[in-house]
Amino acid sequence: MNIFAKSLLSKSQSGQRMFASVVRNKLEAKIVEQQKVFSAFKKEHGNTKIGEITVGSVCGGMRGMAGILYETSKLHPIQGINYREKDLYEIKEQAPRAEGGREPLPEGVLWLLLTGEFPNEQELKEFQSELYQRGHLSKDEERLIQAFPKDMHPMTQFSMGVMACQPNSKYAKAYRDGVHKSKYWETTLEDALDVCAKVPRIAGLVFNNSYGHGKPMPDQDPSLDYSANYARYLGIEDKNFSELMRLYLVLHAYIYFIFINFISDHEGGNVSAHATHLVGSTLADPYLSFAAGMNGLAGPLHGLANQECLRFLLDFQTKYGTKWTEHDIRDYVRDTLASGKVVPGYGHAVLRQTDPRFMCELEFANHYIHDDNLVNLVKACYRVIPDALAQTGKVSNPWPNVDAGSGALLMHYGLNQFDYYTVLFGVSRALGVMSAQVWSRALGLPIERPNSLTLNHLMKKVKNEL
Ligand SMILES: CC(=O)SCCNC(=O)CCNC(=O)[C@H](O)C(C)(C)COP(=O)(O)OP(=O)(O)OC[C@H]1O[C@@H](n2cnc3c(N)ncnc32)[C@H](O)[C@@H]1OP(=O)(O)O
Ligand SMILES: O=C([O-])CC(=O)C(=O)O
Repeated sequence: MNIFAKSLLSKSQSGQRMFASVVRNKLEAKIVEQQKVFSAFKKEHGNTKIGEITVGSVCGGMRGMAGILYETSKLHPIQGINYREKDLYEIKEQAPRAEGGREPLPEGVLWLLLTGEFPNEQELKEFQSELYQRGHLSKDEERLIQAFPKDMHPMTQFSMGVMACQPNSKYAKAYRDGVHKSKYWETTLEDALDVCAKVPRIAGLVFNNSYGHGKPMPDQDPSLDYSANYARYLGIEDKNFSELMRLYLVLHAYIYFIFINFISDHEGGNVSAHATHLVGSTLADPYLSFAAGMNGLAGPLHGLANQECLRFLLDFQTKYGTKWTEHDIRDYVRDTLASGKVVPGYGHAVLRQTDPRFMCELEFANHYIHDDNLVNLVKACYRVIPDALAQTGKVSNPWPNVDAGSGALLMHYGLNQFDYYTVLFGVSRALGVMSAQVWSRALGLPIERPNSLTLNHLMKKVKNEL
């Protein structure tokens, strides 16, 4: 593939350098249509009830409460995630792929999340070229990221790296210049595409900073696509690893989608999407919003669980060696629970079945990886842990989530710096949450501001005293 780009740069009326985005026209027509649908629907059904709020929801992290309008994906408790009404298997089957590759291209998935359709061949080619151009960081931005302390957690560096690029927000400038609110989505799209294009480079710089031992950072290679360039920044040129990265980015957006492709989006209620959405609702620009989402992703019950999960597996191997048995796994889980810790990679706030993203990881492993003790341990855990968790009688969903398998796959390909894994997730998640932000501004969604209650108020409400 040759994605040498013709220059897409032009100047906007306000003098900013803007791209004539390939996806913009397609999106504009859809936005105009959806704005009409949305406004008529709101008018007709503004007072229609769709559920009830219980004390359990208020005290239980709003579990089960639908309260966010989020356009790009929807999670089903049993079937898992749908991007624009397509499940992961349909995405895997229908998405454009690299020549000779099996996994979806993140660029195609990003286009799907934004527009609801996959790009045709020509659109994809131009979009890849556009993202390539948008993916450059200035020397100052690169220098700033390279100056972060090497022992700072990679997720802290990643979030700060995104913030280092924020002064170039086109949305923030347009807002300062007084742009009309009906046009917010246009510069939000500009920034959203810039963020998606830049995050592999930011994440690559973080990797190089933390683990590069002073090696020079490779430049973007115009002959490579999004995932392959990212894999190159990580110093991994194995062809199958680029395949894995593609998959990961689409899942965590996700590799991370399965990896790149399937972790990209997981409806709007998960912490990273919701934090991005919440901050965006103040009309903060996409860089500020995305960094907020990444700070949420860095929590151990959310994105950091993949690093925690690998630690769990490696600690197990330290204790039991490589000749472990399923009985050892049962004991280890029992000890983990008894010490008041969660078993990372298992459970979910919405899913009530094995996460299909985990199934994609398993399929990937079955196809590409043979005789890897750690991967075999992941498979054995899947046979043992759900029962062990179910026996506690309190875990709503004892099945594995996406984080249960990702670390072992990455480790297999030599990416053993597991403090870094959540950064991969973040690269992937950009595709989903940034696409959603374009739609939030296009639909003119208001600032989020739910009510809160003190325990005293809640008790009075239950007694009808308030
Ligand atoms: C990409 C992602 O973010 S996927 C999720 C990644 N996170 C993890 O894998 C961490 C391990 N899992 C968990 O902590 C939880 O299952 C969560 C955070 C994902 C979901 O939380 P909830 O919706 O509150 O789960 P649930 O309703 O099952 O919780 C009920 C009880 O079971 C416990 N529980 C749930 N999952 C687990 C687990 N994997 N190991 C041990 N206990 C668990 C909860 O801690 C809670 O205990 P408590 O009543 O003593 O406080
Ligand atoms: O949906 C959730 O709460 C967590 C999750 O799996 C994700 O964000 O990918």
